[in-house]
Amino acid sequence: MTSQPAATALTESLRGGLVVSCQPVPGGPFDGPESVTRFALAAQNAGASALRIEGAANVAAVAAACSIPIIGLVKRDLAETPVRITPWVEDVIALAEAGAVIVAIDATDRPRPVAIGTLIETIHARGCIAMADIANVDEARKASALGADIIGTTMSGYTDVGPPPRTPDIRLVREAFGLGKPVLAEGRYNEPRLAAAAIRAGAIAVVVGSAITRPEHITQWFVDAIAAEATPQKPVLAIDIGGTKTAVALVRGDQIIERRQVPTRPADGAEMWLSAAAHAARDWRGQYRGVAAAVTGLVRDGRWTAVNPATLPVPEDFPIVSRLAEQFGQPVLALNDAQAAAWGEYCFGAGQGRDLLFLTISSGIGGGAVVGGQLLRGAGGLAGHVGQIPVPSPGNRHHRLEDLASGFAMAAAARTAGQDADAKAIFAAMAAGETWAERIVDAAVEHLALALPGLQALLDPQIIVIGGGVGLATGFVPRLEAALTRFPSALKPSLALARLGADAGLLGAADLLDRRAHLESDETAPTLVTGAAALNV
Ligand SMILES: CC(=O)N[C@H](C=O)[C@@H](O)[C@H](O)[C@H](O)COP(=O)(O)O
Repeated sequence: MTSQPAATALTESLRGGLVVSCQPVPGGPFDGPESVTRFALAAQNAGASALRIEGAANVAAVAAACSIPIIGLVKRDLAETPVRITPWVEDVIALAEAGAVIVAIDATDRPRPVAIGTLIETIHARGCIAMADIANVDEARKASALGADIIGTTMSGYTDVGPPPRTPDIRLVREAFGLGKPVLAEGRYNEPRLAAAAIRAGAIAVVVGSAITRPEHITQWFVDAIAAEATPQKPVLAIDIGGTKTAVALVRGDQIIERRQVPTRPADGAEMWLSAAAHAARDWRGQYRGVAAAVTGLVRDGRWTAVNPATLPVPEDFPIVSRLAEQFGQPVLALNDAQAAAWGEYCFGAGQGRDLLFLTISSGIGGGAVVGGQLLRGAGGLAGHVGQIPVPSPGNRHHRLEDLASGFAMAAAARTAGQDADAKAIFAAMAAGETWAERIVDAAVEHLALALPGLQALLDPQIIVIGGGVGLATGFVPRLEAALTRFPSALKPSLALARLGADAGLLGAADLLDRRAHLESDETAPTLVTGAAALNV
């Protein structure tokens, strides 16, 4: 019998290494001891620290050819039990005799012919190390109490009905690591970065099978990925709820397939705003695969709150994500409209992949930033709310940038000047040579010009994209550029006009929903949306 120190030393020899499971597809062209041995030798030559081999005959063949440790198992398809991996005492004995130094057994909580404790005792009596293949942390705890030396996450995803997930169960690695026993991460580690993530989660080593020794599976992954890309997906239903209008659209990639618009009636309240959107999209039911909402105000942890209730009186912490999920019965994402528009301009508009700060200057002022290819949402969803920046003003009252430089601010300034004109009329008057209108536009431009160098210094974006009805009005950006000439060149932003107009938020939100779907089950992917609100939109 292997002494405890020898068993510990052997287990330790696995630390930080790769275990290659050489289990060809049964009945496939690689099935049989000769191919298994070739796979094993190739793995050993390339630096594997151990092998996982199924069947006593294969174990014997590999043991004769390779010098690295073998984890042995026997797979049986039995009528009376769902347990497949090493169900019998005889299997343990045959594996030990064939040269396995570690014997893996199914240690899931399911009906079985032989008790887990009995199998572990037999493994130990034969001088081997017991590896318990489990599907959850409770099973890991029980197997550990019964004397298992190594925990394997092998069975996660294979004990429930339905197809197994695509990605490995890294959370289980982390949980099992907390029990203090060595953990071998196993099951669907199909990419090196996933294996690396398992090590970060506390695994002593990672077992990789299909991605190295099942060409049929690897072929299928490529076939499926190519086919999925070649077949057009259902569109996303994008919803943009602004202070005056609500737009709904079917979006695929950078294309708006169909778009409708209804007024937002501020007095109706949040439930009705959502119902109005659902009503506008009612005959698209069944045609989309998710709902992406871009809304004025702050979205934090799936809850919606007004930043400036004058734009839209959103109640505090309205559960927008869960309410939309109930309305539409689809996966939902929601975020601030200007953040969504920033992402839209970054992907498909003026940004085209360049880091940017986006400013929408219309009735209010909103914004969003993409830095290092990531949309900044911030810890609470506030990142990019440029219109909320406090601005010094006469009398030292609390003023925000949007109180002084937005379309509403310009209309208010016009009233003070004795003119009844909204932003559109002010620009028309300026074009007609009215000096009162020019003064109002220049005052708004001046407030923005004072804010932009500070934002440039903070984020250093490649461009600042200006959008919104006021931002895109004739003469606005040239005047802004002129007002910026007095600043040092390092602080002077490079300005660009937004290209997607009113569709930026719809396109950006729809794209984010798609990206989240890719990331959701993948703990290792870089966070698309930074801050504590990551992906929780
Ligand atoms: C669930 C089950 O029966 N797993 C088996 C256990 O030995 C093998 O079929 C897997 O190939 C092995 O776990 C490695 O996993 P992957 O091939 O995903 O890298």
